[in-house]
Amino acid sequence: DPGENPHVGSLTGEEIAKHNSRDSCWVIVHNKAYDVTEFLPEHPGGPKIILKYAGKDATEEYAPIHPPDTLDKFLPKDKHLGPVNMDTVEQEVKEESPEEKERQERIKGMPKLEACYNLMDFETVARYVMKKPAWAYYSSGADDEITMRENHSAFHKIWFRPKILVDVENVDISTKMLGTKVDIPFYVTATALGKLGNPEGEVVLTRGAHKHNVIQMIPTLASCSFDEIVDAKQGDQVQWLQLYVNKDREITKKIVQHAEARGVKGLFITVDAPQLGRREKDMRTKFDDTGSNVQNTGGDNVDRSQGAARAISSFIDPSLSWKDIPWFLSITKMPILLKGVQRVEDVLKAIECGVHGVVLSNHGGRQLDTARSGIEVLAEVMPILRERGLQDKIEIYIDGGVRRATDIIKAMCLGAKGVGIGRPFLFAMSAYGLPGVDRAMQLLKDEMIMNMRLIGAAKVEDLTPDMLDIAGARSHFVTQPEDTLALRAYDALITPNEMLK
Ligand SMILES: Cc1cc2c(cc1C)[n+](S(=O)(=O)[O-])c1c(=O)[nH]c(=O)nc-1n2C[C@H](O)[C@H](O)[C@H](O)COP(=O)(O)O
Repeated sequence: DPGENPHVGSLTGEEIAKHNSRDSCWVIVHNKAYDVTEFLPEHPGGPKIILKYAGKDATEEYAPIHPPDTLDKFLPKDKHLGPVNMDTVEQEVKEESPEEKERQERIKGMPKLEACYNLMDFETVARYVMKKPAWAYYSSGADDEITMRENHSAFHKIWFRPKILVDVENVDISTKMLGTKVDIPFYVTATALGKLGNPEGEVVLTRGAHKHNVIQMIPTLASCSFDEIVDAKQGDQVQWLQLYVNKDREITKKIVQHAEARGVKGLFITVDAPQLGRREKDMRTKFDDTGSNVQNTGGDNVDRSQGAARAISSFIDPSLSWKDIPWFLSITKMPILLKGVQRVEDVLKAIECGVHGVVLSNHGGRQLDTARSGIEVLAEVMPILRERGLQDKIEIYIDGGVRRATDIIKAMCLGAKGVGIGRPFLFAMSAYGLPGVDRAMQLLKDEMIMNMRLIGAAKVEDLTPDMLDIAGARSHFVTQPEDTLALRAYDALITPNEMLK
């Protein structure tokens, strides 16, 4: 009687363990068994990572990369074998590796949250307490990471021309983005695989965004399912969706219309990633993980040349082009913005084809290396839009390397509606969870109020181009004081032999 024995009808670990090969491969995920034999050659991450768990419980490896509803969505129902009596499953006793032991020691000695005074502090702490693959995935940029560094240092080439004797007793740092009132002109930008850094994943950012009344951009490649992230919002909290366009447009149409139905208030189509960039820190840590075998789905000569990035992005459509924009405008009423625009000619095209905005961005330096920073492109774009009377035709955002409120203020002075921030909130979440995200956002609010006072602006509308000297904005290699904060967090400081570990 099932009432007495709850495991009646459940599969046992012993039965599942018999299906542990390429010819018959069963795995356990979240206490249920699945026959993935036929799926092996189709797995974007290659078959090897699945075969590593053939006949076993794969949940721990599976959860950070795949939203919980992935198997329900993509594995045919007849391959769902049903519940497993987990008492009968031999749990592998994983010997804690020496690296993991060292990491646990570092976590014990990590700085208190109150010791973090700026967004770079979170990066410094995260580097020492995060698991290597997670740190590598979040911190990596493409190729030589020149653009990733330029994103941050570009702000140091723009100088303030502050006004004095302006009444700044009451400073209002709030603004509107796509019609939504927000406390401060930044949003949490889309960054994939939130559970690599924190077991709860992107919903931690949802909670932080709610607390500080800022907008969260939900990533297509989130670890949490889209619905989990939307369900985690509170009250009239606003979210946007970042979209990687699928080669199968029916899948994309379903995602977009479901997002609209769930109340998402903006669609940001990522246009700078027809293929994901080559992020060597990510690839390096994947070297000991068969999961990166994304190139050849058969042989054992694993080509580990793409890391986690490629494994999760093979569906992205490289044929996406301007001719597709009318279709997007026809399938949704949400405002549509292009994320990853990098030159004024494309901003003018975006206006022509009727989208509602752009994000001037190089994907955090994770795509085309030696692409210009968002703030530099903004300095190019806005004067031309003003010349043509187009500056109010669309909303312009930038992202990349924003680490201080002064970076936000520089973007606002040039004419941006706001900025996206990525890594800092990932590192804050990975090192300290929600309290870390909360503190990071509060630090930015405190800095913003102080710096608005010091520049002589009582509200964001008072931030104008004449408050900046952008003469240096276009110089790319100039001798600059060493950016010690960024360098301390930067991996380049580890010695070569550590690099090859
Ligand atoms: C840090 C990071 C950024 C990612 C990101 C993942 C991470 C870990 N991922 S990625 O896996 O494809 O590269 C995305 C993504 O899913 N979609 C996207 O549009 N931008 C993605 N971005 C870029 C992001 O939206 C911002 O453009 C970038 O993070 C801004 O730079 P900062 O991190 O310096 O703030």
